[in-house]
Amino acid sequence: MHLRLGEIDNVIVSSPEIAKEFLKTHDIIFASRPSLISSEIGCYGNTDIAFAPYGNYWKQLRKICTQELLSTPRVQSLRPIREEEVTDLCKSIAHNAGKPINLTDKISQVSYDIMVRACLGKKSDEKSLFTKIVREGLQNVSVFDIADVYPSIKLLLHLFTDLRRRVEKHHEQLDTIMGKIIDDRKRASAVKIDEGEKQEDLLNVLLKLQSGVSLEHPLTNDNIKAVLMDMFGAGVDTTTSVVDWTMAELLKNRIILKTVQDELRQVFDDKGRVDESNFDELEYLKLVIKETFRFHPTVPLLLPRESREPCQINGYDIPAKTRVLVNAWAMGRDPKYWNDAQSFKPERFLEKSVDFKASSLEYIPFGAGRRMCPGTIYGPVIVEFQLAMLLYHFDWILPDGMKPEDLEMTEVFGVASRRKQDLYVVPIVSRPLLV
Ligand code: HEM
Repeated sequence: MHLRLGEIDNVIVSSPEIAKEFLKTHDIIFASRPSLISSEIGCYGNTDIAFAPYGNYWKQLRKICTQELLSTPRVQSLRPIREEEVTDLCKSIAHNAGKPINLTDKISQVSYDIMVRACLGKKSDEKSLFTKIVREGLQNVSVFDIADVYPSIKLLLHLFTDLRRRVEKHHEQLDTIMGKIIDDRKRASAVKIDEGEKQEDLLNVLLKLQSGVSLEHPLTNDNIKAVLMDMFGAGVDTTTSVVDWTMAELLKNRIILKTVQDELRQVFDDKGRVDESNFDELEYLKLVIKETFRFHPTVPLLLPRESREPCQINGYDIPAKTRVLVNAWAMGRDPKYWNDAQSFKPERFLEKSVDFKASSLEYIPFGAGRRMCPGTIYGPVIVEFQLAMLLYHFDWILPDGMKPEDLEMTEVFGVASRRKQDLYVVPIVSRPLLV
């Protein structure tokens, strides 16, 4: 579908066949991103991974991301952080057992805590403030800015809205805190692991690259800040959304909830605790997570692409600078590809083998092609661990006699899709925490 919004041509792709043309066959032409007001300001002039234009600088960052920051060994090395943070979450839930809790808020907070420690090291008041400001700031990114579709008069339009001012204010606050954290770390020696943490955080990895190897594009402090901002921007709301949607679907579908809890308890009852080393045995939980990615894709329109040169797709001329939005949500519910597409049915993946690597274009929760998500190892591990802990240790009931069919499943639009209402639920301890 072609849509002219303001001065910008947009193409919205909703079929896997056409998505293949954009994201596979002609991927190199659509491997750039449009520059948006929020990304220009918040991502240091689009020098992050997610919004950098396609080219050598982006290739360098992407390589650092896949080989250093989000590789399998790195994700493994960050395991103690997620274990400690999710254990703390479960302790606080156990403390409130029998009473309704806002589970959405707790999941969101733990996702931030995991990412702040992974990126910046041990917790501190300064980092709590940083988390608070990032949380507020990400809401601005989700807001549509009219100036993004009228670039020729954006300065004039910004006289009438305060979005730009708000984004700038948040950016300045974050920049100051990150600048101070980087300076402190450099003073304390860039190669020393943050005191109190057993594993190396991502800031340290980036500082070592900055001072050590010779890179085609030497990394400035602002480049490092931009990359770290991506880890928060792309890694926190996404994982929160998946855990939240999964819990909501399980509360609605009690038989699926029981099946997944039976599996977890069968695998972990001998140890009395959840252990990532046994995650290969969690076949049903993996099916449930896959189904959440299909039914509630976290980034429903992926991130926008922009054509770098004119081209022809399916007989249509696509001019340069056309924005492309790929509707992963619609493709995940296309009845041509999915039986009973409007139902939450994890078992469908027993017969249909799909992966997170976009081998089938009707299932692309992490995007496809050159710009696909580099967090396909880290994201699912965080999600799986949180869900395994919440579902192993606790039984869950809806508050105030609420019935599963009353549970509100409306979505709100944002970078990451989320449920309109926070999930309130009553935890009952089933398997006490051993620590
Ligand atoms: C369950 C979790 C996640 C989901 C569903 C998800 C999904 C996505 C999607 C759909 C895109 C756009 C891909 C495209 O345009 O084709 C993306 C991009 C990206 N994601 Fe993720 N993501 C998740 C977790 C993470 C995590 C944990 C990180 C890092 C800590 C991360 C970092 C990024 C980055 C840096 C990009 C931009 C890539 C580029 O433009 O080259 N994501 N993600």
